[in-house]
Amino acid sequence: MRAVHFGAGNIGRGFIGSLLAASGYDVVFVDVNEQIVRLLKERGEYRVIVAGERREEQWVRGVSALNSQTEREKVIEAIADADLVTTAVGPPILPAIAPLVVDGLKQRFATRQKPLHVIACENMIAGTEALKQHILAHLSEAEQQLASKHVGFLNCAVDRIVPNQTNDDPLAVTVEPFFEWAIEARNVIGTVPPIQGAHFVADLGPYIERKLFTVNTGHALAAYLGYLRNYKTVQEAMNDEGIRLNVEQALSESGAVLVKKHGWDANEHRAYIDTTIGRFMNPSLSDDILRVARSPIRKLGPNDRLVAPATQYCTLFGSVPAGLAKGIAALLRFDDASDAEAAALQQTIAHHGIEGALRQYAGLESAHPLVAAVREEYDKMRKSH
Ligand SMILES: NC(=O)C1=CN([C@@H]2O[C@H](COP(=O)(O)OP(=O)(O)OC[C@H]3O[C@@H](n4cnc5c(N)ncnc54)[C@H](O)[C@@H]3O)[C@@H](O)[C@H]2O)C=CC1
Ligand SMILES: O=P(O)(O)OC[C@H]1O[C@](O)(CO)[C@@H](O)[C@@H]1O
Repeated sequence: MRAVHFGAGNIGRGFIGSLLAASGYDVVFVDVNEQIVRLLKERGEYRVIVAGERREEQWVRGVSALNSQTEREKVIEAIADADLVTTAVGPPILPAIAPLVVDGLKQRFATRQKPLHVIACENMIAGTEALKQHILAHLSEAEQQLASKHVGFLNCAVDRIVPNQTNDDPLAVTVEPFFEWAIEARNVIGTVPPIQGAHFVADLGPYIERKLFTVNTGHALAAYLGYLRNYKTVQEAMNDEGIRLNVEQALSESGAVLVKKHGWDANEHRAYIDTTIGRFMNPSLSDDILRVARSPIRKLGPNDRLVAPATQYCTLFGSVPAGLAKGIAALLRFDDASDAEAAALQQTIAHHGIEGALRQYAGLESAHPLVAAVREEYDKMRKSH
């Protein structure tokens, strides 16, 4: 079995590549980072360091790599022959990799009939569906029909905290022990691809919402509030009792939405929240606040980790979720100069105020009750930070 994986970064090497290799796939990483590509080619293996109460090392073997900029033809050939194409490149990069996948598919349609599954492992709702639309835009009608017969596009939710790496060995990757990979089975063609450690579910909706509106919501709160208090890591921020209580409050709010919407057992969801908070506090990891806070415009999106649970809370309960409103206000204060989206967000706020930014990026009209609550928190933060 062969898997072509786009993005040999933190989650690519530390999670997806490692599970695929353990499942018996020959994993071909595709990346634009020449150093990582060269080292993967030279060594064909790398180390995953699992940082829990005990430190455990695992070797991922039988891997290779290609540079998508300089080895286009080889990538196309690899896709033409693959059983699985996965990605972990970040949502904004999906349109950029689509043309290469398209060329691989075209070559494949001409020579092979076996099914291919495509899984985008990104922090977003319906990430694979988004990639599929970028791909279909480049295919003729006849090719689209072939794709619907032979290519299964599977949405998924991926969960493992893999911080920015500080190991001396550029290939070694430190990860947390916890992981969850839920893949939607509905578009499988033929048999489910064998992936050890992943679980196939009939409906991904509840899984991706649970993950995005708990792990990513809480993480975003910790990062944006931590940034305002000059902490450098999520672990430092979470050890600040005020921030931890804010995170807990926001997760109780998003949790109330999830429990009501999906009819879950409230105690089970509370246990999931507690596990998640424990993961944020893992003393064996050091997770840079700037990594978790990155791309605030994307994170302010109407379907993303803060605004989606907050607006759903307003609708379901008829009141404003104070903890989530605080998280959104803190996001609007995130002005790290090295983050292009933070700079663009601050420009928008300077020209159109936070109401303008909330309208433009979160789709919130000024009359929405959430806007007044965010404004109130934002003004308080402006005075104190
Ligand atoms: N790090 C984490 O804990 C988790 C990350 N994710 C998601 O996984 C995705 C990747 O995140 P990370 O691994 O943290 O980021 P990362 O920055 O460590 O890795 C991204 C990789 O994609 C590569 N890349 C960029 N443009 C490319 C292109 N055109 N073709 C091929 N490769 C390209 C980069 O060189 C880099 O190696 C994101 O969507 C993120 O939300 C999801 C769950 C956990
Ligand atoms: O990868 P994104 O969407 O920029 O957000 C960072 C978040 O993703 C994760 O890396 C994994 O879910 C979390 O550690 C963090 O909440």
